[in-house]
Amino acid sequence: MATTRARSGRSSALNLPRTATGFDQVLHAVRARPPRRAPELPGEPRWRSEFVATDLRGPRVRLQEFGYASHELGRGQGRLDDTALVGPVRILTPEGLSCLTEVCDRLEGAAGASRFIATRRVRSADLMSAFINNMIRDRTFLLTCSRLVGVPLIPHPLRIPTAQINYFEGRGPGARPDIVRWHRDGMDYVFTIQLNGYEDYEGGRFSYFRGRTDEFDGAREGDPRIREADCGDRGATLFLHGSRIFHAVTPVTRGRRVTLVVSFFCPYFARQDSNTFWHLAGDDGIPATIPCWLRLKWPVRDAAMDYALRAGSPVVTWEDVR
Ligand SMILES: O=C(O)CCC(=O)C(=O)O
Ligand SMILES: [Fe+2]
Repeated sequence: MATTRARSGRSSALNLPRTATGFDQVLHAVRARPPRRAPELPGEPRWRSEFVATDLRGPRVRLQEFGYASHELGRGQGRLDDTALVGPVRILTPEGLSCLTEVCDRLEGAAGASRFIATRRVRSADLMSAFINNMIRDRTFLLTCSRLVGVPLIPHPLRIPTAQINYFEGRGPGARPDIVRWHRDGMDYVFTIQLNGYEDYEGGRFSYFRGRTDEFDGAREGDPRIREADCGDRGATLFLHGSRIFHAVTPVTRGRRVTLVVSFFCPYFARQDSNTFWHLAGDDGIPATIPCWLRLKWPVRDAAMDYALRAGSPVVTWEDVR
């Protein structure tokens, strides 16, 4: 199957395979198994709003610096939806981070293998953990994320991809390594929280292409647009406009790396949502994707209110971001 492009002679990050598109993506959808669902975790730590760090500020890069023109971007209430990348920042306090790490470690038994994007992951982690559910639907957490990006954000109403935990284990030479293929997300607004630091593993570098997605095919070894995000600290949290930026994670060759990837949705930009049915189905299979797709595409009257209801989220409006 042509999921891997020959990239001989290219740098190690560029040598990573790329996620299937077109007909290969449909094949993935037909073969994909529905996500596993573990029973809820008894006795997990309790989420508290105080776990959200206050006064966050991080370096912000705009999509124009990736080569996008302003007229290609969304606009609402006089604001341009042009945030490409923010951070890394520390969105959780040390106590919050250690509780989240405990929860994600305990969910590892529910992880399923996939050849689509991330090799070992738990989908819909918020349906298995009250901690994660309450965290991503906490108004303080949502307002913090919204203000970092500059648009109102709620958890993505698709539900299955909304909270994903990726697991990487260095298994030594010869074993198939855990990676994330070069891909762009179906999602527009994506936060990745690192639950380990470089002291815990080797490899596992978060790489991205600082250019337009339609320029990625032209990248060659040594291309200065292939960058590594500075995600080496435990708790480092990176925002990426996932659908407009190619990114990947290099193989973990030793130790353990775990990340929580949370996908958000701007109810006011619902029409511009970048997800496609086949991208979602490539991960979760067709039957599991249909109800999610309806929840996203069913018409709404009041965007902020109706999507908050579908996402099981508090309402976040433009007023809240100001
Ligand atoms: O695990 C990471 O650091 C990134 C994962 C990612 O890009 C994804 O799951 O879409
Ligand atoms: Fe991604």
